[in-house]
Amino acid sequence: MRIATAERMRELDREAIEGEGIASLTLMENAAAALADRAMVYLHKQNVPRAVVFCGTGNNGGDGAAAARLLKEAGVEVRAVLVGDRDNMTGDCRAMEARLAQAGVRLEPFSDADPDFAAWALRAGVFLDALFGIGLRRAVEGDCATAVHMMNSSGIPVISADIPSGVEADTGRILGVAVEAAETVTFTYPKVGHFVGQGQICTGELTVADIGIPEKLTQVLEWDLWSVSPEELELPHRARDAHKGSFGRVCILGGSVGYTGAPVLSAMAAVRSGAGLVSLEVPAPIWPVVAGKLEVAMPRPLPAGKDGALSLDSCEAALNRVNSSDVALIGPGLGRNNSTAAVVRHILAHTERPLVLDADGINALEGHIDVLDARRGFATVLTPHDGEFARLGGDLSSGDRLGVARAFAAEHGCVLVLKGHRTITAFPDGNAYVNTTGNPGMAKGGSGDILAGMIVSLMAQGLTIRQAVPAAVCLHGQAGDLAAEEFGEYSMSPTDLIHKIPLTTKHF
Ligand SMILES: NC(=O)C1=CN([C@@H]2O[C@H](COP(=O)(O)OP(=O)(O)OC[C@H]3O[C@@H](n4cnc5c(N)ncnc54)[C@H](O)[C@@H]3O)[C@@H](O)[C@H]2O)[C@@H](O)CC1
Ligand SMILES: [K+]
Repeated sequence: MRIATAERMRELDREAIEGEGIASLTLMENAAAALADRAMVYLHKQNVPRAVVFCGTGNNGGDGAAAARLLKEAGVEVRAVLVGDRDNMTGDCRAMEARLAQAGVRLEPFSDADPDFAAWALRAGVFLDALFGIGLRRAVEGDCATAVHMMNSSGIPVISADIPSGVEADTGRILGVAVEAAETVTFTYPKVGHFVGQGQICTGELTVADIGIPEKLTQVLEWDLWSVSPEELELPHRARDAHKGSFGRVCILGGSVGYTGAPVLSAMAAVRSGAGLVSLEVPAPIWPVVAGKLEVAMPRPLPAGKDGALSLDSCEAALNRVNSSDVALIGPGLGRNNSTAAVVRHILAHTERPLVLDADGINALEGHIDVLDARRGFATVLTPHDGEFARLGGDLSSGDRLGVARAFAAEHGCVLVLKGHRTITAFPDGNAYVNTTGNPGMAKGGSGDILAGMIVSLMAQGLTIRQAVPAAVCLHGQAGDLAAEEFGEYSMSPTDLIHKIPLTTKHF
């Protein structure tokens, strides 16, 4: 699904209003109708016909005032409060206040709300949060923060208009404090803040309402940001006369003494995700262990040092094996010793094959980012978690994960899969995908090895890198969700996740 920025939404609203002659109050009425519809669902569910609407002074507040009127007209007991300085009210917000007054409801100033307001409000069936929408510019403080705290501590479900107030639309950061909504009704397109960072958690259920922006305005737009969910994925059919060579040769370079599980998980995931041939290149000392664990892929030994990790002697053999595959994954369980890291960098510098780097494959670039930069033009996918990303110089302290991921991918000419809650896949040309599947039960050692195996597997099967990487991330999360459904988030294991991969792919 397309994800919009605040600027994109303003452009679209402006074009609809100025170019197409649609009244801004009509858009606002449509937005309010969607909000009121959802509010009625909550009121019916709880059988409490009372609502409180918290309005800001901008157009988000206008949505709220209009929704308050619609609820009143539907027979709901409504009180609406204006939080903020009345002098700052936008024209449309004032117009909706006037319509609300005509329906017999006063927009009460929140700052001097009568003492029994809180007691009255706490018996409501739903709160509407219309303090700030995409116009939020600075930290929420004062009365606005008080109103947010009141909503959050009430135990009453909150429906946010457009975006939870306090969430920055373009980043998902919380500015000061933010409403923790049960549901958010957004307009036309979802925003970055609904998917990324804390904003996603504050959003609750997300409903996207059509408020009457003409389709011809949206059809022509170039887009660079999407959310990815399982129902949107397409994997190619497997031709009836196909053979194993039709589905790619994957080479996985990983493992060291002490880390025999990681490369095995990657290899099993790669097989489960459809790759035709999977070979697993491991240091010789662990080869017998890996060969014992793995029937579905081909483990092959490489020269190792005394410590049981790849030695410099393995450079040429490892490079040859990468070069004789279609795509290679480098890193799971490789270990962080100097000679292994040097082998990794040797391969990066000498192969034109598409590569996926995970774990110690990424760590080998610490202090050597120039080796990555030199591969510009060849496909390189990096799958760091925050710690590995920091080792590459990635700085997430701003809280803008999407912005930082995009900047890194563009600067280093790579595909960056920034793992975490709502994994982001950023391409060097600025296009980016935000994943919507997955759960905290996947926050366990081994999940990343599986993801890397799924990515390399889909890349080997003839999908474009643009199709393969976001799809693998999404299927991985979906398999995790299925594992959590069956075993729970505490007990599900990475192997359970691998066993769920077939359920995510069998309908393709
Ligand atoms: N015609 C349109 O443009 C439409 C707008 N709609 C609604 O309008 C919203 C955008 O409206 P606005 O651009 O007026 O902005 P908002 O209503 O989001 O409010 C921002 C207002 O508050 C001020 N402000 C920002 N941060 C603040 C803070 N931390 N503390 C105190 N004041 C702060 C801003 O200066 C601005 O005046 C959308 O999110 C959506 O809900 C919808 O009605 C659909 C149509
Ligand atoms: K809001």
